[in-house]
Amino acid sequence: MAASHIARGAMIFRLHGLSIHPGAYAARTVSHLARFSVEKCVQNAVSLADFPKSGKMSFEGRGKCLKGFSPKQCRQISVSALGRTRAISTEAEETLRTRSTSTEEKESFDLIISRNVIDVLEERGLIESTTGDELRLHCSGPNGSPVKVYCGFDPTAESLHLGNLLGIIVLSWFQRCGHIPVALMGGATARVGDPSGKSVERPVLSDEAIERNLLGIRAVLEDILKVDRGSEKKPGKSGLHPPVIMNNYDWWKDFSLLEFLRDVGKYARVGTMMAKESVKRRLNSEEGMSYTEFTYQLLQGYDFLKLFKEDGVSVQIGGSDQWGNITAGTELIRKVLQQDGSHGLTWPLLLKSDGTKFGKSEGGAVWLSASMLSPYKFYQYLFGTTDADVIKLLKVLTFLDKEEIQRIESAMGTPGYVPNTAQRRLAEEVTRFVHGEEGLADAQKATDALAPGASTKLDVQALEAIVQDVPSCSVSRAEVLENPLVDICIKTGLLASKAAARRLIKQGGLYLNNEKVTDESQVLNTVDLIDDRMILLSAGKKNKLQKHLIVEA
Ligand SMILES: Nc1ncnc2c1ncn2[C@@H]1O[C@H](COP(=O)(O)OP(=O)(O)OP(=O)(O)O)[C@@H](O)[C@H]1O
Ligand SMILES: N[C@@H](Cc1ccc(O)cc1)C(=O)O
Repeated sequence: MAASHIARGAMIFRLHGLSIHPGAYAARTVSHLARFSVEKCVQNAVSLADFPKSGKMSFEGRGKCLKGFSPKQCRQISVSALGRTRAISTEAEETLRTRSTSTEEKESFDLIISRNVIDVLEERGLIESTTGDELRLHCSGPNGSPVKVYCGFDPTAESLHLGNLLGIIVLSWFQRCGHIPVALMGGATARVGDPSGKSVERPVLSDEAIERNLLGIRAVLEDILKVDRGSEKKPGKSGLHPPVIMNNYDWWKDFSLLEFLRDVGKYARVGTMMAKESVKRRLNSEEGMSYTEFTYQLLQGYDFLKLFKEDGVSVQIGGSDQWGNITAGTELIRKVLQQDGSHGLTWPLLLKSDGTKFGKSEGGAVWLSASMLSPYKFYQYLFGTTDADVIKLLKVLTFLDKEEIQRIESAMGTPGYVPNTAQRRLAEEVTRFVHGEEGLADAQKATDALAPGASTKLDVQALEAIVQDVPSCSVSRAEVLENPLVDICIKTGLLASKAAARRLIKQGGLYLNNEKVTDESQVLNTVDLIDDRMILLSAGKKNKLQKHLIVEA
């Protein structure tokens, strides 16, 4: 890693910009970089993972990564590695730099250079705007002290969705670079309704709906941001700061109107408020804007002020539609507290192939909660990404390192490339991040069961596991047994006409229980019924755009 990447005082252990995770995970991460033997990676990873809170063990004996340093320097660096304190001194940093002369020590040095989170986000296309260059500096010192960064989510649905996942991912990048993520649930702001990016006013939500939504999104946030998930990672040893989850209703519920007008309204200039994109757009529309919606930016602005003053949160992040609200916060902090030091960052909105934003208002949301969209469907959605979009999505939605994404991209252009390899990787990585190993395994099992010609034996258990995810219908035995498959396809609504069914069979696109149908006059026999009661009909191209139907007879 070039010296220019070395941020003074930010000596957190990093494996080429990736946070260190215990055990095999880190080993795998580093071995991907092909610079270390797997054995050495395991040693390093284990020594990092096992490093006790007391800071008594030096890396010298275990991971061999800090040869030639005094125990005190090792301890300083080691402790900072786990994010407990950032006690690395300038002197130790300098020593590290000058002493890293041999190849092995150079490699070792790479292991302890932290990446600035802003560089990481920039590299991955996750920055649309920031409030200024000072943010980069702010995230790298002094002495690498962790920054508290917050992202807000209004509980306007029972789950977050794929667009919101970017917020979780950016929080997670901050976390992986040694900072403290704060997820703020907008229990109060959801009662007001953010006009940003909205052409019509949001409907008012009942208190019960907001409570239900809060429970739902808290579960999603806790689940995904949980630091020590997965069998490979032992609890409490990841060295990452655990996320803080808050609800702004906790401070707004006792805030009286008079207090608000005195403590917040007094400092807000109407001209500045009117100049915000979210307001300007609505004022020019026929519908206009309610006073309630107009005040939204001050609520979010005050949240930042409160979190800055009382909780030490100095950075707010959000999608690009949040720019006006975020700057409302930095402006308030400057006016009320007469202080600089608050920062904002936005990322570009994730758009669907038709150019509309991934969201919930627009319909067809890709939910993150398994109870609203099964891991299988979530996986399939990502698997269905086009070749044109897949690399960009690998950059913004996964934590795969840059080199690995580059390798995938280069492979895509070669003759030996197996179609959808990049999509499969994307689906695996994102499903694992959102639904954990178990969710991924469920998604893969269902994918296998539904793959035409799959080796997975289709039995009733396999079908029952996917019945939620696949359209199904019931027909009488008489309607299917001894009937031509072509007729059954129409009766069950799988296909629109006999001609379409025949065409599909000719193209090799119709499957009965995952086996290709080749004979246009094939009839359904008792032996075709799985467990004497179910069949799976599939139509479409292999791997993609499959339409399935489970028929119970
Ligand atoms: N498609 C998207 N791409 C990137 N970020 C998004 C996307 N959709 C929402 N976000 C971000 O997620 C955070 C929470 O957003 P919000 O609650 O407004 O989501 P939403 O579901 O899009 O709302 P709605 O669809 O009702 O407008 C914000 O920072 C917002 O910018
Ligand atoms: N306004 C944000 C949610 C939010 C709420 C309160 C905050 O303090 C910050 C962000 C949104 O709708 O996406």
